Amino acid sequence: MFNKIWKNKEDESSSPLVYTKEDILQHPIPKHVAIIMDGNGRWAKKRALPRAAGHYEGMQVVRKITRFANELGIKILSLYAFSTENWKRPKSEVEYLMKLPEQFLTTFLPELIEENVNVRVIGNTEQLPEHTRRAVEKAIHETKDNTGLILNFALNYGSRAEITYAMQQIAKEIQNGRLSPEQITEELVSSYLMTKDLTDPDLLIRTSGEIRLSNFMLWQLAYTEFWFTDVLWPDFTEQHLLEAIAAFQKRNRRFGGV
Ligand SMILES: Cc1cc(N2CCCCCC2)n2ncc(-c3ccc(F)cc3)c2n1
Repeated sequence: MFNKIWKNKEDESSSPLVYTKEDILQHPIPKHVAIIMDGNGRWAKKRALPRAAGHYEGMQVVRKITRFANELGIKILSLYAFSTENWKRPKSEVEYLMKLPEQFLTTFLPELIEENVNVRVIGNTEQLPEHTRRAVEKAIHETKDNTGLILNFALNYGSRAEITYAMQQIAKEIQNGRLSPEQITEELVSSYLMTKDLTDPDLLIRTSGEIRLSNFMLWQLAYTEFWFTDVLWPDFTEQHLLEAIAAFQKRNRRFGGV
């Protein structure tokens, strides 16, 4: 029963409702959807494949869900692609992961441009390999004037590092007299974060059954609706996105009010 409250649990006993795009478009669509794309290694392990196969399959789902999110009229799609903690993985896996941005963009950037998608990245890109950083910077530049879906990749991103850096910057401004402590408001703090040009996520989706934030957008998720599912990211489909949005639409959102 508890699981039923916290997350969508796809198993033999549950017979999930089928939602259509038309159903979902009857009600307000979340402006900003954030996704922790988990379960790629487990997907591969279940098939006795190398972990890289799960990451590769997961990348195909990124393209599919990006296209569908744009179709639905979602304005911002934030995807947790690589966390500051992921450097602890085996060297070979990190090297493979650091090639995926380039592979994704080489294959899909023309389609993203065609679909008016605006590619953004949050995270410490200075620490990325040169080839990864170059590919990402090229995509950001080539899509900077696009006005459609903002596709925001969190790459070498960690929320605590982001907040700590913001505090350091604010402290320097106070030290040099450009800011006073009284001027530190929630809005000011938000303006020092990497997401300063984005509205906070309205809906957070996390796949693979884990129920935690893993150092993702800790400040920005203060009023976000969470939707957890046991589905592994490589198995995530448009229908799962529709289910998550339907759940979002059913909840009364009060932002702390009554
Ligand atoms: C490190 C990494 C891993 C990665 N995975 C595929 C999706 C599942 C999660 C882990 C593996 N994907 N998928 C797309 C990107 C990407 C990142 C930046 C960018 F500008 C364009 C594409 C990516 N980056």
